[in-house]
Amino acid sequence: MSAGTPGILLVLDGWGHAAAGEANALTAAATPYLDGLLATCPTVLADASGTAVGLLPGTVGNSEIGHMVIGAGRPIPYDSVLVQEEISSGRMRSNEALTEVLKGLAASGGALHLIGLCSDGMIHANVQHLQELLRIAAQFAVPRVRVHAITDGRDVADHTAAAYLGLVDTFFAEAGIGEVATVVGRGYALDKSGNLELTEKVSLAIVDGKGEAISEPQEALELTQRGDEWVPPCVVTSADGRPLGAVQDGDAILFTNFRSDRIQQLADDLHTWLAGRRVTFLSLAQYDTKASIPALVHRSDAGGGLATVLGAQGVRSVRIAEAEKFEHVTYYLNGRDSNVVPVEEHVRITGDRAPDYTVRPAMNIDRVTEAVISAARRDDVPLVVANLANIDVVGHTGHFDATRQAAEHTDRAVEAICGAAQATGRWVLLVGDHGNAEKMLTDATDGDGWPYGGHTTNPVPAVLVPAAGQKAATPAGPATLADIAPSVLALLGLAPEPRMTGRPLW
Ligand SMILES: O=C(O)[C@H](O)COP(=O)(O)O
Ligand SMILES: [Mn+2]
Ligand SMILES: [Mn+2]
Repeated sequence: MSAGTPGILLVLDGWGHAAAGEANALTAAATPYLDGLLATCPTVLADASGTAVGLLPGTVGNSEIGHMVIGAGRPIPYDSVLVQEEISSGRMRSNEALTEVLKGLAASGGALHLIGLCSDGMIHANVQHLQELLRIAAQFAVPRVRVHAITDGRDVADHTAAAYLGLVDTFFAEAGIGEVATVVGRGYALDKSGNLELTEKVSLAIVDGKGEAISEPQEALELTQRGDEWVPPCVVTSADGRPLGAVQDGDAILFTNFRSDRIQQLADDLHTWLAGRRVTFLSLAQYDTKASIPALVHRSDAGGGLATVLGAQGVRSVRIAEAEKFEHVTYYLNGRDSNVVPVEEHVRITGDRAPDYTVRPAMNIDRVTEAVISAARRDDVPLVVANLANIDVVGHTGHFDATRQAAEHTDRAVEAICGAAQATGRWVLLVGDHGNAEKMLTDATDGDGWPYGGHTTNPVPAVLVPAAGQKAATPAGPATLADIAPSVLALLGLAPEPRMTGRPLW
């Protein structure tokens, strides 16, 4: 192993690879600098979805698993997979935490409230899990199950919420139990920016039955001006105007999202609202809530990765990202470990927030770029890790032209960062964490596809821009995100952790 060269690991969030076409906002963008790098630098396409990273076969990648695997250097069995195994094997039926609560409800006459994202986007939740949970509730003779349905339109195509609510109805019919009590869009229910005004509206609907009164769940979908994501908090009421499913003492709440980051603000808020009341809380997978909520399924250990080696060797790294992706280059990249080693520095870029990302596709990329360049100029920092969020965050709007512009801003930022890297003797390793902006339309079955802002199963480019005078060949053979940590370590002249299964690409 050579002496090692300092570098920059630059994650281009949502930077997937697909052939040019009318759905591809990345190839439609004028990105001369990135095009030049892809044509002249050692490049490989890395698998960032499905089993290669620890997801179920064919499942789209996401920012959490993407950054965890980039950091861990091995696939990490993700929460969705662990939950799925419990359900498919039938083990969920004898899950101790669940069955204890269900027996209690059967004895006391309390209701079970299921709160979660109602789609099969497989990033935060899978609506199919409700089917088994309803069957189990029926088996334990729970008197009532109330579903608080969060509509999606972000991980799946917009205007699909009606179909998912219809599917939930078939689960009710099959299990012989269950009713939808509230309906609300994920824009309100899954805010993670700390905007408690949004969250409290949802808590108010769930706890007190206050919101837009509807008599059928599907009526909620007529009340949104901005698609499934922004369905206002709606409460199903009976003929006498009383809410069907407000939470009562003696009830239990089970959150059905398997991913924590977006449901945890609501979970904490509900926990605070219901403090002192006799309500039991459970979550399908383990959450990072302030409140301690027992989980039905525990998460995988994602430690023993890049951060472990850097910490043990005393190698300083600076982690830089906009607020939207800050946890990704810190907590998730470090294997969901919130203990920061002393040689690690964090720079969280905040700035003006546009109410709608299509209005300002540049986001705060200039500030991220400045922070990366100033860290790159420091001799005491062998590794800078940064995330450029624009392609993914703007891509999620499903707005083709804004996403094209996001890619153009990213191109200019990468040029500036690579310029600074050349001047400071650093390599730059560019990699996507999952696909997004290379597919902005759903697959067309007849006629044109619909706008699509979700992630994809496409591979992501991994490109090494060598330091001045550094030699690097194009890697042969297949690659995955698990190869990134061993590559970074090899470039820094460090040995991989024994648990890493990826291989150095350079
Ligand atoms: O939470 C979100 O914004 C999307 O559902 C998934 O996007 P992420 O995995 O990039 O955070
Ligand atoms: Mn991402
Ligand atoms: Mn995303």
